[in-house]
Amino acid sequence: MRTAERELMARLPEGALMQRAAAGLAATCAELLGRVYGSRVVLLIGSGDNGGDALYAGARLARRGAGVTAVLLAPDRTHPGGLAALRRAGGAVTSGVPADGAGAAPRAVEELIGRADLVVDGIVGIGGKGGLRPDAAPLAALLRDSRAVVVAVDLPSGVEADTGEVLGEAVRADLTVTFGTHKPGLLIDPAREYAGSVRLVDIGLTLPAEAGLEALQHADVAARLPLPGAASDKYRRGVVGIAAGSARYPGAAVLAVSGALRGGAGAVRYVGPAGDAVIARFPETLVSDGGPARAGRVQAWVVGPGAGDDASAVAEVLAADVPVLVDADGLRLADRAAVRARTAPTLMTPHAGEAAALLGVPRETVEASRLSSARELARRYGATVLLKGATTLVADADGGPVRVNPTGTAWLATAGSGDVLSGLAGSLLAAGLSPLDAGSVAAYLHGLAGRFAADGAPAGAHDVAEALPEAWRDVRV
Ligand SMILES: NC(=O)C1=CN([C@@H]2O[C@H](COP(=O)(O)OP(=O)(O)OC[C@H]3O[C@@H](n4cnc5c(N)ncnc54)[C@H](OP(=O)(O)O)[C@@H]3O)[C@@H](O)[C@H]2O)[C@@H](O)CC1
Ligand SMILES: [K+]
Repeated sequence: MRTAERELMARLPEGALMQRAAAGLAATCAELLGRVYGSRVVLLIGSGDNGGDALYAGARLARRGAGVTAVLLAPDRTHPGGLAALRRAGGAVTSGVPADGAGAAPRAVEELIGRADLVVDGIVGIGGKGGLRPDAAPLAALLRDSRAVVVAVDLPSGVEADTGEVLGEAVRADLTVTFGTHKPGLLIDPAREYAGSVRLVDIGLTLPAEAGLEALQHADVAARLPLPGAASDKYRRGVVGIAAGSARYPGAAVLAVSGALRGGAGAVRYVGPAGDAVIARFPETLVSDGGPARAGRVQAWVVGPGAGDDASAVAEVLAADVPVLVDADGLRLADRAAVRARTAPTLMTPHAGEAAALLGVPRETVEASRLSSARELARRYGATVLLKGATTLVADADGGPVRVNPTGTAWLATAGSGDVLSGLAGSLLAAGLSPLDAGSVAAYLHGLAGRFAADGAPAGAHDVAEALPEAWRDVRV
């Protein structure tokens, strides 16, 4: 962002970029207000350009008849042009500095926010670090109890732009208007949750071709789906082997197979103690007796869902010279050296708890720093890592762009949903996708299927699997 901004600013008249940002911001605020004339708008203004955006947008709203008051956190270091513009447009200004530099916000500010229809958070944007400071923190607390719509400028103030971490107090917005491109903090939890819905305003930046973080869209997924051609037969479309389930957890095998059948592979081979349950539900499955090493040829393996303590199946699969997906119990049983020694690709699919165990840190640490956790795990194992959660991330070991999944839904936090995902991703691996593509396409389809299956009501993992064809069709139109 900084580089692209500098290059464009050098070519434009001074302040032009900020005017574009402010225009987009003001338009969104006007839309949210419905009627601008007579509305009550409060601007929370820090010392940087983020406050400048908010002041210019406030001036535009004031010219359209809104009652606008700017609350200044750094009265001596407020963006001078923005402040002058607001004053010229008839806006009011007051200090938001707590009496002793911290503690409660001034009483007048509390009343202003209490009466506001809309609050614009221009405290800090991409220039911030480490959560809100003590002088700004009380404002975030006031916003939590207010009935006003809260619109964050560029980012909710106090979240980490580059990582999605939240290191202290931060503003919770209903909507964030962001400029130029999405920042990681708008896509990755926990910060994503603070942003509300996100609207991107194009300010004309030329962005680098490769970003640190990528989110697939429908067209990207459609372009990666394995589609059968005239010359396809079941073997050319790929056979995926599923080594999963146990006497105790036969359902995990059934669910992994249900995902695999909807992933584009031409056939699904099952190996393990739950063959009868699998055949009863999915008669099209090829069931083999004996371990993975004695099963017929496959183009990719999935090992681990509901596998209990069958370490030998995991070792046999890891020794195979085809792409392997390791999930659930398989993650605990996999030998790190054996994973690292593999020459064919490996995709590991932990949730936060499993990732924490592999990294030797508490679960909360992984949840608070999802991006660095996924990257670190990928690096340590020399594998691609799909870290499951409200925002699923897929990281390659080489440190290239990380994929963040935009279709996740809280409805997917249901038993067995991960088994469906691993079968699906394994099937995509067998069909020839790279681990990064297989993992991110599977997460995307799985998230969509979860939304379709739930549609506002609870759904089980088998419902998610059954909604996968609808998700395929949805991305292909
Ligand atoms: N450049 C452009 O043309 C365009 C820029 N754009 C906009 O500019 C924004 C970036 O502006 P920026 O670089 O001025 O930084 P910004 O986010 O306002 O914050 C810096 C100030 O905040 C303070 N501060 C720091 N940490 C803090 C904390 N934890 N809690 C509280 N305060 C904290 C820090 O204070 P100091 O350390 O100086 O005391 C510093 O003064 C960007 O997000 C976008 O909105 C758009 O208009 C597009 C065109
Ligand atoms: K902000």
